Amino acid sequence: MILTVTLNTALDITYRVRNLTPHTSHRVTEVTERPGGKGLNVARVLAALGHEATVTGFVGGTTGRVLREQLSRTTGVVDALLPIAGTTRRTVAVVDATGDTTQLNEPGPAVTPAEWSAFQEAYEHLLADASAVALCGSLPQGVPVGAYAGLVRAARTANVPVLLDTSGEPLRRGVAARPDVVKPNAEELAELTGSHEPFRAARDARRRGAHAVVASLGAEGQLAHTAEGHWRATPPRRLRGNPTGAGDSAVAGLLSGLVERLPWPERLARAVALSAATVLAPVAGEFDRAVYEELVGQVRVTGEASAA
Ligand SMILES: O=P(O)(O)OC[C@@]1(O)O[C@H](CO)[C@@H](O)[C@@H]1O
Repeated sequence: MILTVTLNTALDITYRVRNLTPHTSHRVTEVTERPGGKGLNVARVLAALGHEATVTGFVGGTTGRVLREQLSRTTGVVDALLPIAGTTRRTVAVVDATGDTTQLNEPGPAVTPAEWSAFQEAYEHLLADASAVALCGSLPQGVPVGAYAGLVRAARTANVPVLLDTSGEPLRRGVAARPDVVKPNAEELAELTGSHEPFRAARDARRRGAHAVVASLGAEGQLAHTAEGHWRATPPRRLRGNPTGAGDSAVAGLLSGLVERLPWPERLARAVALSAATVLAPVAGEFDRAVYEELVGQVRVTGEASAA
């Protein structure tokens, strides 16, 4: 199975409104509620691609109960979440008629030292059955800032390829622990390296420890800097919609491509097509399959393999 870690799970609420105007009140035209947090979205997309996915992280309180109940109805995703005393957060995405999205993310529960050590033990057991692992999203309060660095090291010790998708100081420390892949967006990459030129910044992130860097460049696609070469993948057309979860679908594309041993250009094409197809789906963790299948063969990948 492919393991995804979401330490700060969330019940994702999506509100549709006609227009979003700050400092005014709004009538919501549609509400959806889904189990969320980045790794849960990654797992749903992996399952839809035919991979067995197991999710772990923390869950608790009333929102946690709703999240688990909905997750149990998701085919292909195994729930290995750890119950805690705190309450799982909610996130709210407000989507207007043009698809523009405003995101409000609660900070999440406080995790106790005992809960954090129980998680680390459970994670090491799960790694024994994993073909790859993704570490995704923000950290809840109480989890140390170097948490991902430790989880990367444990995956490397267990010989399980590890992808890291986070930001800020947890990303900086995680990169230094030498993950197989990091997937920052352009802003996160610039914050990590100080460079606003994505290719140079990706090269710098590799020097800091990541074996491969895949930077998402929004509607412009993705860029990969790896030991095997460097490539740029561009979608055939710009799609407008709700971008929440597009990065998570890219992670699912990269991870599935890794375990299927696809060459990098094919992995990137899959990741870019899945991201684009997610923008057209109403909520994170879902994608429009017909659009994905149409786009995957049309993604333009340029670049070159390194000399052997
Ligand atoms: O606060 P984080 O952990 O960085 O991100 C959480 C989140 O906004 O990311 C997903 C979309 O990528 C949503 O499902 C989720 O609620």
